[in-house]
Amino acid sequence: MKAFEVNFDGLVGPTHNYAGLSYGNVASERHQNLIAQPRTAALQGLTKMKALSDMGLVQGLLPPHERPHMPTLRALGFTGTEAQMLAKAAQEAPTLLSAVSSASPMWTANAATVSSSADTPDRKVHFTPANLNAKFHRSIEHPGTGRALRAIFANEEHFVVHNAVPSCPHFGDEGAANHTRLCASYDSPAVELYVYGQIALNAEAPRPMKYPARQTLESCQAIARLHGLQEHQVVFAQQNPAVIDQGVFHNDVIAVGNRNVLFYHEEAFLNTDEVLAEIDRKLVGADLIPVCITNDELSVAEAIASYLFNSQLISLDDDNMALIVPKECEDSTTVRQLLDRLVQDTSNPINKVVVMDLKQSMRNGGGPACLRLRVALNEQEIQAVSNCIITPALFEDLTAWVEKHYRDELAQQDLADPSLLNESRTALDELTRILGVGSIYDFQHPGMR
Ligand SMILES: NCCC[C@H](NC(=O)CCC(=O)O)C(=O)O
Repeated sequence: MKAFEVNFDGLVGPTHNYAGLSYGNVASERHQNLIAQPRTAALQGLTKMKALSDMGLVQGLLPPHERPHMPTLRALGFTGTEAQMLAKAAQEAPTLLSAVSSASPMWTANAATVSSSADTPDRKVHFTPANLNAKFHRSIEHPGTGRALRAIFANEEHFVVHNAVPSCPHFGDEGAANHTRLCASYDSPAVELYVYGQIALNAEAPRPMKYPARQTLESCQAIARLHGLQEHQVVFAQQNPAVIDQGVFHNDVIAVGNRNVLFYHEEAFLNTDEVLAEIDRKLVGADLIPVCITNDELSVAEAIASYLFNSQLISLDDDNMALIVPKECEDSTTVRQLLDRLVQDTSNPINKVVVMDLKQSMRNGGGPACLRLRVALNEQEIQAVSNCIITPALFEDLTAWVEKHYRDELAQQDLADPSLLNESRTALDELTRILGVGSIYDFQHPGMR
């Protein structure tokens, strides 16, 4: 049955801010304390969704999480009225308040790992929410992500949503940002490429020296097991520790794949030749087309600054692919020239470049690819998705909703403002009705606040 790649973008939440929470993610550190523009951020994200939908792709979205997350503040010992809790947190532990207020669920490439029904033994689509335990602000996402996925992929005939793997450093998991399905076409069985930063249970194995490796081999193996994948369907590859130490905190900052094309920087992996040979050997019905960018063409530092590899690589039809690149790629002459060469080169199917302005998200280290979760679905499965698929009407509704509820600007000190909490709840309550996802938020259940 014909299948499509559906992108589920994270709708940017009303508390989008710059808190510098992600050590090892250079953009997040660099932009700490900048004034954020939540409304612009959300509209930039919606514009990308609309652009892909207009290009003929099926486009979905995942709702923001409730932030600030008051149950987490309560679990950390803050008491009293909500206004008192916010004031106390702002005074005693401002970093914690920033963490429970982060709009980080917008980066849905970290929401979950997805195996399509063409890959799994029960012919269902499997999702494992990422525990994201490398960063506190992200480690609180997976329960909300699981709830949203269960509301959207509710049909149990087609979808299985697992719980996150155990939330401890041994099983650090950052989801689809470190996972690529390589396949002849979306409906054919894939080789699932899992990229890890370290082997947690082997102290002798290579690992970065400066910045944390967020993904472990152990979590990759656990997810492949949960999804019922066999050895011939998976490749586990180690990310080059040297690039993690330069700021490549997820593999999707230095590589992107689509169907049988893998576009990557030569420094991306350890043992690259073996990795490529294994993918090629396991890929059924097509040859792998590796598109390698060398150090001479683009340094790792320039790759990080432009976020070239954090592009979305999408199929326009069976023979043609487009790269959806962030605007920062246009600012670099080197990257512009590289893209021109890439598009002209007939040995790969990439022949179109679309530029998107995602500056608000980019300043926190989130480019086009970070903002989307890819879910390959066949026609029947698309019919079974309960809600959250972009139509022109939904796009209009969401744009009006953002215009109505979001602030123009948000600074760190605004996070303690009780009216921000109320505004966010009002907005999200209305959103659940627009999307028809039911009461997925804690604040919608008396007693769970
Ligand atoms: N895939 C892109 C993820 C970006 C995300 N940034 C952040 O959480 C920064 C938030 C802040 O610093 O306010 C991260 O590093 O996980």
